[in-house]
Amino acid sequence: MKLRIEKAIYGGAGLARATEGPLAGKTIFVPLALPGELVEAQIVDDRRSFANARLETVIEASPARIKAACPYFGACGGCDYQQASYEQQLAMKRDILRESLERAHLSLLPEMQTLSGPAWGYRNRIRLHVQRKPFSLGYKKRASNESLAVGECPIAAPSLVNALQVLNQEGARLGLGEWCDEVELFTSHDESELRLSFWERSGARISAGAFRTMGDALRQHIAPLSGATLFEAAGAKQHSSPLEWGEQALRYRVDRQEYRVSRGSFFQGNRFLVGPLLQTVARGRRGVVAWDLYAGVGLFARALAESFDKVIAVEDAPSSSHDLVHNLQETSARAVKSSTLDFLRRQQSAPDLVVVDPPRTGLGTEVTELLGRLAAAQIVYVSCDPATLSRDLRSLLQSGYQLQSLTMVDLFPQTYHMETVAVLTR
Ligand SMILES: C[S@@+](CC[C@H](N)C(=O)[O-])C[C@H]1O[C@@H](n2cnc3c(N)ncnc32)[C@H](O)[C@@H]1O
Repeated sequence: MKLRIEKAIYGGAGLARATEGPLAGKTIFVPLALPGELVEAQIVDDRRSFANARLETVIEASPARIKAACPYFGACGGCDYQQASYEQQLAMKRDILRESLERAHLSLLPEMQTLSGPAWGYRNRIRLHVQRKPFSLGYKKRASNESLAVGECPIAAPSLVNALQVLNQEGARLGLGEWCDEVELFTSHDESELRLSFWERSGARISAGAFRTMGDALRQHIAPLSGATLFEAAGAKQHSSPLEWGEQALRYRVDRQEYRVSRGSFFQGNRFLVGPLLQTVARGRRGVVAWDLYAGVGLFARALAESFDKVIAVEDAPSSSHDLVHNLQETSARAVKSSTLDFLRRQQSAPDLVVVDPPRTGLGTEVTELLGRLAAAQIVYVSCDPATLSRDLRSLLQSGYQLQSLTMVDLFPQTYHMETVAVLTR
C-alpha cells in the first residue's frame, strides 16, 4: 500500500496512517522511512490498534535521504537512521523528545539545546553474537533474533573494527565458535587499551590454560589488547568465577580524570561525548551537598567533588560499586552501595543538588515522590528514554519543580536512541 510518512517515532520507524482499503485510518509503522516521504510498504504484522509494515520502495524521497554508509544497513538491527542526513537525524530526535514531553502534558518547555559530536566511529563498546557453523561474528538482524555476520561497523571506534576483523580471521582457528556465544569489545578513551569479554556457549567449557593461551595468541594481532574475561553462559547452573587473562579493568580518561572501568561495569558508550556530557551535567554547579544517584563508576560524582563540600554517590550493581569506591578514593566524595530507593528512604534532609541517571525504566513512582518531598534546590535528570523521562518529569513538576533547561545529547548517532539532560529547579 502507498503511505505518506507523517513523522518519526521513538523506536526508529516512520508513522503513517492508512488512507484506503480495509486498514483505512489505522496507524502504520514503517521502519527506514523518513518524515514526508511517500512510500510503498507491505504490512507484515497487523495488530488491533496498529500495524507494522516493511518498506518496499520510496516513491517520493525526503530531501534529507542519503545513501547509507554501511553495507549492512537495513539488514542489521543496530542502526535505524543511516538513510538520513545527520542534521535530519538530530531534528527527528528533537521532535520525538518534544512530542513525548507534550504527550505527558508538560507545557512551557524551555528551548531545547542540542549536544552532538562526530557521527561515525564513536562507540567505545560493541557486543557481537558468535555463530558456530560457519564461524562468524554478527549483530542481530533487524526485527529478528538471528545473527547477521559483519566484517565492519562504521559507528564503532577503529580499534574495535580492527579487533572484530582479527576475531573474524583468527576465531575459527582458535575454536571460538565451539565455546563462545557472545563477545564484547571495549576500548579506552584514546584506544590505547582494549578489553574483550566472552560469554560461554551453554554446555561448553574451556580450561583456564586454554583461555590464557587464546589471550596470548590474540595479543599478537590486537596491539591494544590488555585483558579478557570469560563469563559463564547466562543461566548456567554452576557459578564459578569468570576466567581471566591480563588486566581486569580499563583506564578511561575523561577530561583530566582517569576512571577505572572493570569488566561488567557501566560506562557511557560514546567516546567523543563523555566529556561534553559530563560538563553539561556538572559544570557551573556548586554548593555544600550533592548526591549522584545511579552513579555507575563515578563519572559525575568525581567532577562534582571539585565544587561541592560533600558528595554522596549511590550505585547498586556490584562491579560498578566496586569501581566507584576506587574512583572516588582520592576525592571527598563517598560511595554508597545501595538502591536509590533504599538510600532515599533513609534521608531526612535535602542536598543542594541531586543528579539522577537511571536505566531505561526511569525513576518510577516512589523515587520521584521521595525526590519531590525532599525538595532539593536543583535536580539534573540524565535520561536515555524519552517516555520514562516525560512520565517522571510530570511528577516532579507537579511537586513544585520547574524545568530550567533541556538538552538532547546525541550519544547514539545513526540509531534512534538519544540521551536527554533536564535541569529542574525550585
Ligand atoms: C545509565 S547508568 C549511569 C551511570 C553513571 N551515571 C554514568 O554516567 O556513568 C545507570 C546506573 O545505575 C545503576 N542502577 C540501576 N538500577 C539502580 C538502582 N535501583 N539503584 C542504584 N543504582 C542503580 C546501574 O548499575 C548503572 O550503573
